[in-house]
Amino acid sequence: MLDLISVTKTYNGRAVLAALSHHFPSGQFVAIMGESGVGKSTLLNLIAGLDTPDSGQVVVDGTPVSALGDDAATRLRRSRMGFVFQAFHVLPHLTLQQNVALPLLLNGLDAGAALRMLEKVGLGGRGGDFPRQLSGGEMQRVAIARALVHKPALVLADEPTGNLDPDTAAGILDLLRAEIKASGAAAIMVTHSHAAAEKADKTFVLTRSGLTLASVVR
Ligand SMILES: Nc1ncnc2c1ncn2[C@@H]1O[C@H](COP(=O)(O)OP(=O)(O)OP(=O)(O)O)[C@@H](O)[C@H]1O
Repeated sequence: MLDLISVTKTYNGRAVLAALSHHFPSGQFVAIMGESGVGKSTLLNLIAGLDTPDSGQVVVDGTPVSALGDDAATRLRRSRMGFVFQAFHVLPHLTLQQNVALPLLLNGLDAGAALRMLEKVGLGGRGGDFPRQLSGGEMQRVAIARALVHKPALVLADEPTGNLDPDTAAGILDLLRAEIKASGAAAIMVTHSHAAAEKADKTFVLTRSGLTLASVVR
């Protein structure tokens, strides 16, 4: 589903990612851990096409993202990817239903799936509420609903349960996992939390020498 082919990214003369190659298959939920500053967010941004590698290729579903222009990269991101990122946070002036419907409308799809998705994440009946009326855990459930509602082939999550208490975090990750498994998407979650990583199928550690398999849970 996703291939990294000798991806290199350098900042200020320092190679953050050096000739990184990896294959991420559909249907697999992968966690990526690693020391602060090692390049995990950089990697997610490159995969999302929000940044471009200095050399090498990011290939999503056979399409080299890095070779696309801005408009085509945006279209690919909208249609094939779902994000649980801080930067893609729930929009405060839209209701929950409108927030979750956004990816559907942007892709010309029927917005009806938004309410069904809210029900799936345990927020049925709250579609008319605004984000300020939600707890942190509920907000993350909305973010997950919005990331998955258009059935993306690739789900990218950056610390999806960063600010949540352990029980709420576990519930959110179970939900994320269930939805990913039901849709068959490939999913990559960057996290510092070992408890979060245990919800993934496999955990890799990113170091200067690349991605190393740390554990296989399932
Ligand atoms: N736009 C940028 N300009 C210059 N340097 C950058 C830029 N973005 C990232 N870096 C540098 O690249 C390195 C990797 O950063 P990145 O945010 O990917 O790390 P990370 O593994 O996600 O860290 P953390 O776990 O702390 O979030 C850091 O040294 C950072 O300072």
